[in-house]
Amino acid sequence: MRPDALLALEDGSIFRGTAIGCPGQTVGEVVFNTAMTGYQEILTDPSYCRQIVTLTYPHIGNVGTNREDRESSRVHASGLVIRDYPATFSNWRAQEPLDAFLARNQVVAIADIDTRRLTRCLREHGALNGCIMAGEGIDEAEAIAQARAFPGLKGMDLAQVVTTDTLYGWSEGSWRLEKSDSVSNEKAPGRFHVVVYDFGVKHNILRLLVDKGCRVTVVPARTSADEVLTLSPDGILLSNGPGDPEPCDYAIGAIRQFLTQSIPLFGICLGHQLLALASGATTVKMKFGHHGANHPVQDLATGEVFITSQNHGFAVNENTLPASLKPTHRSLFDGTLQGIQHTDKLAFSFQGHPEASPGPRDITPLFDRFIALMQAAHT
Ligand SMILES: NC(=O)CC[C@H](N)C(=O)O
Repeated sequence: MRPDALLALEDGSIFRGTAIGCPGQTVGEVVFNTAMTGYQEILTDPSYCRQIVTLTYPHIGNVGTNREDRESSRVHASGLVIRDYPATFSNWRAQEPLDAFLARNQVVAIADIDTRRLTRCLREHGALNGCIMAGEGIDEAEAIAQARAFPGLKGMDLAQVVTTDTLYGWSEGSWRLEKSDSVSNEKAPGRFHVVVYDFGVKHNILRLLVDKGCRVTVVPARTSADEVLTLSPDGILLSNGPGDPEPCDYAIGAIRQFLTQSIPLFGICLGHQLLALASGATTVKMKFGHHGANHPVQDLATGEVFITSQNHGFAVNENTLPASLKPTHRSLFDGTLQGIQHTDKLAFSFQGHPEASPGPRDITPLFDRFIALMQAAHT
């Protein structure tokens, strides 16, 4: 028998279930993710810092966990909420069951709750803060009070919290690389030097850059533009990351400086929002955001639709785009802006996740576009 656990939301809703991770309590913004696979990638994605994730797919844990599927060196989600934890797990790559993985990473998690009811609650009310209590001494009133005490993600700069302390080089390519993939593994490694701003970077972004023949240097979020320029990058990648983009003034300032040079810039998710802010647009907090692996996004130039992986709670307000920024992609779920491109600079960005992990790889060719920009900058 697993110990009791409960999830309380700031609106007073209570969900009772059983504990599957570490005993204790945790608070955060509760978000639902609709992906059917990829729970380990989701838990280790730094963009989930201070968020409690509930997965709408009902059976979570079936394939265990392994060393390859993590997107960073540790779990960043503040907690996990699921419907059914299976009695056993099975996969040729599995090394550890999910409950042991959660306990080892000190993640408070709850199973056996009605995740449909919870998801409907979040869809109706929008993002809600919550508290999970697991094991000894759980107390409904205290859990509601803890949920209400969480200040929410608006105004929270979390890129600084999850970023690397020091600069490092990255040389690992994608282990998932298949012969049919159109990546340029044969090209000389190090053809382009890409400096990646780590606002909470996922490993698969770094792996895909290596697959494309790039030499990769990762720098802390607060690295100044001048310091980055001394590294002589051929291109700069602005990574994904947690929290509100608006308070990240150090990054916005650095990007403004890069925009005065003719250096290729590629922003992903938080990086996309930061590029927009640096260019004069504004961002907004969405009602419940996009978290899933099957979101249709349209390329506005070609009409082509891509099925994409998404994980964001803020968005760039399309009405505020300056004349120098052209919208390139839009979500077919809610019409929100998904991509932008500078009309007179070598800079573009995407709100979803071209690196997938988890999710479909439809939009991975955006990495080729970045390579093409670096090529163009050289000629
Ligand atoms: N995955 C991301 O980079 C998320 C960006 C930002 N924290 C948001 O929630 O919108």
